[in-house]
Amino acid sequence: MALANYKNHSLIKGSNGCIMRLHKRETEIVDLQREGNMDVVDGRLFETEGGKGRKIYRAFAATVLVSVVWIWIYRGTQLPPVVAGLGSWFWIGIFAAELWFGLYWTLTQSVRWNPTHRRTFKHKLTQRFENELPGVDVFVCTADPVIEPPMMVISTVLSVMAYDYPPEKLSVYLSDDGGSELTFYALTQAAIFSKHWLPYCRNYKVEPLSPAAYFKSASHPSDTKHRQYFIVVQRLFEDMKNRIENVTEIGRVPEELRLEHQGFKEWDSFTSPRDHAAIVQILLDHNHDTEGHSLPKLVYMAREKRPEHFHNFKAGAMNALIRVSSMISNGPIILNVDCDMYSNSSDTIRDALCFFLDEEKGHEIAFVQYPQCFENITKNEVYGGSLRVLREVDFHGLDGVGGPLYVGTGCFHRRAILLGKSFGDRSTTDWKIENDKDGRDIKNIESLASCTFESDTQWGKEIGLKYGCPVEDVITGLSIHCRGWKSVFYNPKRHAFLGVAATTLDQTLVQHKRWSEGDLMILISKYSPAWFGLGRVHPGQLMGYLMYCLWATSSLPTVYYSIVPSLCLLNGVPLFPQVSSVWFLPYAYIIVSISAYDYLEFLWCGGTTRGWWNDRRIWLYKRTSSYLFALLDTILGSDLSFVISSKVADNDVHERYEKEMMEFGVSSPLSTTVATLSMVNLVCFLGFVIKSVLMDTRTRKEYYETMAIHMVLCISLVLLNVPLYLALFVRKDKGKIPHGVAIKSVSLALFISTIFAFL
Ligand SMILES: O=c1ccn([C@@H]2O[C@H](COP(=O)(O)OP(=O)(O)O[C@H]3O[C@H](CO)[C@@H](O)[C@H](O)[C@H]3O)[C@@H](O)[C@H]2O)c(=O)[nH]1
Ligand SMILES: [Mn+2]
Repeated sequence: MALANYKNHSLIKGSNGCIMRLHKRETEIVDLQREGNMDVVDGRLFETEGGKGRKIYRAFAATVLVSVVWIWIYRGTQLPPVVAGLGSWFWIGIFAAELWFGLYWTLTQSVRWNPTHRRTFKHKLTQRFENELPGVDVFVCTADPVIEPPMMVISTVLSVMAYDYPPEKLSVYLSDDGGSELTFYALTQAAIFSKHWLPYCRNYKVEPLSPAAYFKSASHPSDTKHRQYFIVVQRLFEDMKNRIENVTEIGRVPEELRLEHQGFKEWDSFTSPRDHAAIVQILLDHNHDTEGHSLPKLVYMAREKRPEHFHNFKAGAMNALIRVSSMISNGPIILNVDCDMYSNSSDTIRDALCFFLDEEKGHEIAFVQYPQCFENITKNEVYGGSLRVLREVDFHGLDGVGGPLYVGTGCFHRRAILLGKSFGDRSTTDWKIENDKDGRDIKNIESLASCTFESDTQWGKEIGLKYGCPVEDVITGLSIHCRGWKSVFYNPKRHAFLGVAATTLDQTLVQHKRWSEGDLMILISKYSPAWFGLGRVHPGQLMGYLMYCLWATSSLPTVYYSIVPSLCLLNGVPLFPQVSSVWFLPYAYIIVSISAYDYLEFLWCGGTTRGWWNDRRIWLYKRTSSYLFALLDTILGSDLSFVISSKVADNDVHERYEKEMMEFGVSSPLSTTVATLSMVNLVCFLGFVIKSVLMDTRTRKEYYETMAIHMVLCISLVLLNVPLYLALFVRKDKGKIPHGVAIKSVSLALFISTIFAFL
């Protein structure tokens, strides 16, 4: 293969003798191409495609925009009908809310303007780079053996060990922020079981790669040899599962089992999960499976924890992993998954590499984000947990304007970029930093996971994942985008990762509070898309970031819009144009077309009609509680916290989840707020019914005419809240709204509406 420089371009002769001109690119990639027997003629390792129906969508968006502006003009030019008194304040409030909604809607267009889809060509990757594939380090994070059971954690670990990828180039690290010997015990068992599981996956190409998920759904294979193998591996799996679950149940590792692995000695001096020294144990290193093939490296790490040192949650764990792994495998590509997100497809690493190794675009790509998908989503997703629209719309849209956010799990990064390498900086070559240090000193490595290692360094600031924000993922991704890199969203048909979605309302609301609070903190941080991102990232991407960063602030207009029109219905103060007015038209158009569009989009994303209705409810609940509390907490400057989502549920909670009954159960300020607001609407609705019954026909007609939009809003809210009223007044099971919350919300709602009636 001949290579000559021609000004800024390289002439590369492909294996079939054809000469192509290639753009100037990073030298290391050219080197790689020279070494990997490349065929330049159709060199691309991936393909990008625009979404269909973009023109139609844009035309539709234009009509909505016209209506939005029309409404603004209405508010700007028409005097409030109730010129004196509080009525005009309500009118101004509504105007402010409508201004907000219009502007926010404009932001959401950024992710609908240019949807982008990707396709990879793995066979070309194999042809060209099979002997040159980079080392890949997989980081799995866990933090609590009770709500993240060790059995679940090691199923995830085993699933990422079983990728279709050269095992000598694959290393798996488990970070255990719970510092739990139960998790460590489970990992030692996983190391043993992997010797059977990996060859089984390799020989029979089974999927999913998580043994727990596989054996849950797989039936006995028909092929005799396969069946025998299946039975053996299944028995080994069940035995391991029993051993691990026994240990988790008694909550400690019995003495005789501790003798099986010298690593348990580390727990001799252990005081508590919040106060212990760093532990690093290499469980597999140059080991072989039952068929003599290499196994990936397997490493356990519990970073040092001391009460006087703040540990920075997952970001702290990731940064310790980056350092520890650099001394063990130092793979130039890092995959990060949460402990519940097991690998569901063996192709995932190779797919991701098609982006990084692509000769034309690969050098600009910092990370490849896969969607978050969940194993436990019920058909009509009561808590909107599938994040369907985010996955099928938002992220494809972002991919067209510079790339998706980093969302913490299912994401491949280039190590060098996580370490702070800026775009265009060629000082370190991405692919050649691999080094496999033998004879390493484990105490040395442990010192990299100590509390003090980061003092007076740039870790958490310019190096590694960023600290100080409960969405370390989003802020880190943003800072990477701001340095000029792009990211890629890859959403293959077969879900690459499957995790556990929240199974109660409270969990859902708490999780969204953390996310929206974190995103708001980004807005007011140094990395704010509003000022730092300006001019650094694509304007569409900037709008996309703003869309999430403004979640928390969107709570105020939503709360306002979901109660004030209803209350005004009660005392007959009109805030909207009446049916006969031309100003009524844009409202009617927006209400009808936006609801219809939203519904169709949800169906198009694979959802059901009920699922959409549920999604609307949870949309409202998140905005009026999680986001509101996130906003208040940020304003009041509360301490940084990270409430870990539980990945297990009690049997009866789980049963109700499967039946799609909303789980209230616990009493919390979040659920009290949700219940109060829905009660306000019920009271207003009842008041409205009584009022209209008492009216004579002519007055009633007039009342309906002037209050039409109020009625639509109030009735929709009441219908949306039906499951909540049932949980409040009818249900008898443990998932119903607890008495305390019921009493508080009903009395608050009565209080608010009474005050209002007398205003
Ligand atoms: O101190 C901590 C807290 C959490 N975790 C791990 O972080 C992951 C995510 O925590 P989880 O409670 O499951 O939060 P989610 O809201 O489901 O996580 C999403 O949002 C987080 C940011 O809020 C990201 O860190 C996650 O990667 C992303 O999947 C889990 O594996 C935890 O074990 C730690 O390692 N240390
Ligand atoms: Mn999670």
